[in-house]
Amino acid sequence: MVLNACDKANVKAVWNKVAAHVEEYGAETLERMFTVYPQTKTYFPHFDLHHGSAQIRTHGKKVLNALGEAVNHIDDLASALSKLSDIHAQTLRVDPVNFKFLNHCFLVVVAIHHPSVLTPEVHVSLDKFLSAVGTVLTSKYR
Ligand code: HEM
Repeated sequence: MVLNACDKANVKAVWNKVAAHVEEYGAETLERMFTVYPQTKTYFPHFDLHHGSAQIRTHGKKVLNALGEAVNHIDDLASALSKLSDIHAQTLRVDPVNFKFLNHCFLVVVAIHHPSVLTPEVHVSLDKFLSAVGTVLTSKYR
């Protein structure tokens, strides 16, 4: 998934809107994923998954902060996400299909909060970026 200069600028513009809300949007993304794709809950048997769960908020913030780090290193995602890639592939063993589910839910959350930002062009760029992140996080499976 190759991001061109325009994609990178679009993703950074989205992140300018998201950065101040990482906990809120992260929690909404996870809650949406657990509701719409309930199979994703199997990776979190140790979490309280009820609405308003402190664990979901904390984890949502972690996930979005990691995405923010990826935005900051958009030219070198493989290095920026190397440690997380190890964790997801070797320790957590999350099936790659789940990354698509999470990405979709995050796109919906951005669309809800910032409808005017998510033009079709920006939607494409954000989708490409999230796919690239998912590719890196699932690159060490074999
Ligand atoms: C954009 C994609 C994703 C990002 C950026 C991301 C980010 C993170 C981060 C930052 C952590 C904390 C790692 C640490 O403790 O050092 C984490 C842990 C974890 N992730 Fe992901 N993740 C992603 C996708 C997924 C998906 C799709 C699943 C499964 C549906 C998943 C399941 C988990 C689990 C089970 C943990 C451990 C939670 C805990 O016990 O605290 N992740 N992830």
